[in-house]
Order: sequence, then C-alpha cells, then structure tokens
Amino acid sequence: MTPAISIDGLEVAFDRFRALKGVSLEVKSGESFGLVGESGSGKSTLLKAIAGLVPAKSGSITVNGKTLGARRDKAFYREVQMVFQDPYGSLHPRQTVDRLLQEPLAIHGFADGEQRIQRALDEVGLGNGFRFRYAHQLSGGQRQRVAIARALILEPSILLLDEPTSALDASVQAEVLNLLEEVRRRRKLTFLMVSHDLAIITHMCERLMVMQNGEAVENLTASQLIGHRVEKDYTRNLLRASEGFVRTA
Ligand SMILES: Nc1ncnc2c1ncn2[C@@H]1O[C@H](COP(=O)(O)OP(=O)(O)OP(=O)(O)O)[C@@H](O)[C@H]1O
Repeated sequence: MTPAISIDGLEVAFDRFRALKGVSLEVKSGESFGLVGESGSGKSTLLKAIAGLVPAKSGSITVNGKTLGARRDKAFYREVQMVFQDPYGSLHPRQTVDRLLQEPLAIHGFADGEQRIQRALDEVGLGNGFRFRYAHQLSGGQRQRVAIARALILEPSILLLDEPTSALDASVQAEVLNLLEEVRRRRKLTFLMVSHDLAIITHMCERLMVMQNGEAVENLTASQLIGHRVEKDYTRNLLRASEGFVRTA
C-alpha cells in the first residue's frame, strides 16, 4: 500500500541554523504516528515543512504517492490539513464559525457547502447553535473543535496535528483527544501528531519517532515506549522527565 507520508533526508535551515538535518520517516495510510522530543528538536518544523509553511533545503516529501515540489497546490490542501496548538491564534476572533468554515469551501469552490458545514459541526459535537457565534465567544475547547471542523471540511485524508490539546485544560484535553480519535476511525484518516506529552502520544499513536536537535533518534511502537523498551539514553531521559507518564505506565 502506498504510504500516506514518506520523507527522505529532509533538511530545513533558518539562515545558518539547521533545524532538520536529514530526517526520514514513513507514515502508513490510516496510521496515527507521533513525533516526540524536547523543545526545539524540530517536531513542528517537520509538520510545517510537509504543509509547505517552511521551505525544504533538500530531501523529498511524498504524500499519497505524489512527491511535492516547493509549492503546495489546492489539491494538496484537500488531502492534507493542519491543526495548530493555539486555537486563539489560528482562528480569527471576529469571524463567525460559519464564516470560518465557509472560507476553505469558497477557496476550493465546493457547491455543497451547506451540507459540509452541518456535517462538520455535528461531527465535532458543536451543532448548528454555534454556527453564528464569533470565535471570541467560544471556550478554548470549543475553538479547537471549530479548528478541527475547519480542517475536516475539505475531507482530507491526512491531519497534521501540532500539540492540538496542549493549550487546553486537562478535562477538555481528554474530550478533544477522544473526538480526534473518533474522527480518525470514522473517516479512516492518517494522523501525524506532535506532542511533548508521552502519555498522549502512546494513547493516540501506534508508532512514533523520537527527535533531538533536528535528527531522528529512534523509531518505536507505542507499546515499546510504554514498556520502556527503548534503545537510546535520550529516550530514556525523556521517559524519566515525563513523571506523569511514568506514573501511568
Ligand atoms: N521561523 C524560524 N526562524 C528561525 N528559527 C526557527 C524558526 N522556526 C523554528 N526555528 C528554530 O528551529 C528549531 C526547531 O523548532 P521547532 O519549533 O520545530 O521545535 P519543536 O521540537 O517543535 O519545539 P517545541 O516543542 O518547543 O514546539 C528551534 O531551535 C527553533 O528556534
């Protein structure tokens, strides 16, 4: 089966700083794959490079069998959508939920907007009552549900999730994670998800890659991480630093 995402020797540099130093990765179709590593290890940069938000210096990115060039076309955004950490930053506060959901539909010229908006709102548990509220009138969890609805409205096959719940309270965090998991099952989506929280990654993902200083340290299954069957000291230290994770393991 064609992998959903295949990355080979990806390099990203910001001036002379090498944020990604030849990272390779394969995410199977329908899989949920995690990226972990300390702050600054390059996790977000990897997602942004796939989304075309930062340029690759070298290496290749292939999505659903198509190797990407420097620019992402409309067809790419129908396949791949990104959900960011901060639902306050990623949604315009003075736009209504309806307008936020209409925008991608207008860009992509979909005629069945009404149906898609209803479906997306239902799917994220908001319902029609939220449709004409402004983003600033919503709680953090509700905003993140809108951000997820917006990502789903073009019916992508891949979601890039950058710390999608780390700005939320613990109880809301669990609800949004459960929602994402439900949506993935229902729509048979592929997830590539960044989190600094190892418990979240092992809960949500089947496999993961550990990153440090712009490089891949090791690839593991969630059960290897839960069982502390890791090869590298760096990963062992991450596990140790993640106290909550040790408690629940
Ligand atoms: N636009 C940019 N310009 C310059 N440096 C950048 C830029 N974006 C990221 N970096 C640097 O690249 C490195 C990797 O950043 P990145 O955001 O990918 O890390 P991360 O692993 O996602 O960290 P965190 O968990 O803190 O979000 C960091 O040292 C960061 O300062």
